Amino acid sequence: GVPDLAADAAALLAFRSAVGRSALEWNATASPCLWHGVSCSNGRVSALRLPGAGLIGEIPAGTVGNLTELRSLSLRLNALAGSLPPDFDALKNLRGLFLHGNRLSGQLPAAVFSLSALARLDLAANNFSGGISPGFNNLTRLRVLLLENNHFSGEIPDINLRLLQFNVSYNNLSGSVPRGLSSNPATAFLGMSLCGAPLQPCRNVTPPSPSPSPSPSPSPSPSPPPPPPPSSTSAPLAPKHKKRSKLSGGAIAGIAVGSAIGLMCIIAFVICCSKRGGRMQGTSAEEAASKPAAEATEKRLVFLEGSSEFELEDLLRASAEVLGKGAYATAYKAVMEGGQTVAVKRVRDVNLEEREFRARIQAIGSITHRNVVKLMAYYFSKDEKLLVYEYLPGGSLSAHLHGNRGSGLNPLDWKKRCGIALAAARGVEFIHSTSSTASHGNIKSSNILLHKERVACVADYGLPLLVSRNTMNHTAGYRAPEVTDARKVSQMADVYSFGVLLLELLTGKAPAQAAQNAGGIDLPRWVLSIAREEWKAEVFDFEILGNQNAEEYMVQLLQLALECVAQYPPHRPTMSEVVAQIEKIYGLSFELHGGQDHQHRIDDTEYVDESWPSFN
Ligand SMILES: Nc1ncnc2c1ncn2[C@@H]1O[C@H](COP(=O)(O)OP(=O)(O)OP(=O)(O)O)[C@@H](O)[C@H]1O
Repeated sequence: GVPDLAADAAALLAFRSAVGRSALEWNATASPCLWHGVSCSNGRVSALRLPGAGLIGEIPAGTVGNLTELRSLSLRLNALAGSLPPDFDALKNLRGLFLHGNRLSGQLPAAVFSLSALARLDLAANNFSGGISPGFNNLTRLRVLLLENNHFSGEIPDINLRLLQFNVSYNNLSGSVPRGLSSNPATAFLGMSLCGAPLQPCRNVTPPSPSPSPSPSPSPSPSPPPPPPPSSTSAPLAPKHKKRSKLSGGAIAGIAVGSAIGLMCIIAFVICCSKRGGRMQGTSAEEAASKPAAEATEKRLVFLEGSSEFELEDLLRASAEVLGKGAYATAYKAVMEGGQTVAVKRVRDVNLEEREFRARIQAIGSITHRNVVKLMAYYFSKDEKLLVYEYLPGGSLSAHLHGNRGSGLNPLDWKKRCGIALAAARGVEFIHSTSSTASHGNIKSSNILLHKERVACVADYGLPLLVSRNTMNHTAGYRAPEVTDARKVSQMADVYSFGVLLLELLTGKAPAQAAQNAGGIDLPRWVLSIAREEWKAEVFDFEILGNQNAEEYMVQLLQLALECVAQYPPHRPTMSEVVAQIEKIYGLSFELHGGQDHQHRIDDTEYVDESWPSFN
């Protein structure tokens, strides 16, 4: 009969034993639904997400292919090798397959082209070879196809799908860009001598004509795209009847000053949508992606990979309060009736085309790490851009360090600060690990949010790339000297900002505050101006002093911070080096590991949080 959860558990166990111990962490008595990396829906395994989990070796046949209810499989950034097993064709419900950044090789098996529910396929940065198959046209729901940085060769077949994201850069492809793909940006075809729109016209070559394709709806021209294939899923978040309501001028003013509490931003959102007569509904990324471009202006909340979905109506009915106004957005806390709480950001000054906006959001939303605040969903219309994040209840590091002591926030002792430094460093390191050009761009203490279980998370990843303004002034104090545009921040500039953050943790001074107190010099300069013998008396925040044994390690962390804020970027450590150093300092300072094997033991705290500080 139909495989049950026990069969899913057996498949996961087989997968684990084949690809290494770190693959799945579980409590032997617990249901697989409670294992690390596993999500369930209706009592069956619906998602397996093990990005950066150290998986090594081949994906064994008869393991993941046996998880027949799987909707999302993310094994990004591991060291999986060999070819894809043919039993992938059993994954009939798979919507997202993310194998980016492994060592997988060989031709894509025919099984891939029978995954009829697939909406997002990311096979970038592997060693896949052979021709790109026209079989992709069978995947009529596919909206994201990422094949860059592989060894695919031959000509690109005409692919007549309504792809929102497509990339085949840095393969061994030749010939011309087929018409069905010519509306993609030139950056989708980098690193090869291809020709034809959007690249240089082909010389002495007949322009490509639409080739016969197995697509059920071949398009005679790239623009406008053909109508969508019918959606096979019933809309799980179907709109319910809504009343059009009017927002009073007073309420709008309330939002503007950020003082009024409860439902305002959400009501404004409803009004905005209602005025334009747009249909409102929540939807998953796959479903949103499966609509044609013409419908792209519809009012819809799009959920990203790995996010729990809720009704848009729940969000509309939520009570909301203003959390703060930053350089890019105003942030609200929204508590839904069921108790689920999210942070909603209304982003200002976004001048991106919808397609570009969606592409950048998909990249931001694909980041899933315990120390990075998860982007759950987004909403795009001409006048309104909303980002829905998980809500972190512990407040920002900035509020803890510099907030009013009567606000009920606990002071941060040395252990907590050291744990926050490590967690934040791991979050930034993970962002950097996703690509050689990926950077956060706005590391500062108000973007480090605290959490009971996960200690600290990095917020606002990618926001500088969404806005049209150069928000340089908002990063003053944290900005590396070489940065002239807040939208072009290198990984080394992130390291500089992180160094300032470490100085802030150690001194308890905000960079701007330090600048004022020290006659206009910035925090790194202020620290450097104080003789090393005076550090204990002058530099460290009195709240972390008192434990003489720890002072040696505080000095080590301060030295690391000063390395990070080196003026010349190549003199700064990488984030991986920063993480390794803080792990060492943390382990030695708290004698977690008897001074031995500290790195391994601290890595274990990724899953076991008892040794971490909490914020009750
Ligand atoms: N996901 C979240 N969970 C809990 N609180 C949040 C969340 N996101 C933001 N906040 C709170 O909202 C406040 C405003 O955030 P926002 O990111 O808009 O501005 P900022 O961090 O002060 O400045 P910038 O826009 O330059 O990053 C933050 O200080 C933070 O306390």
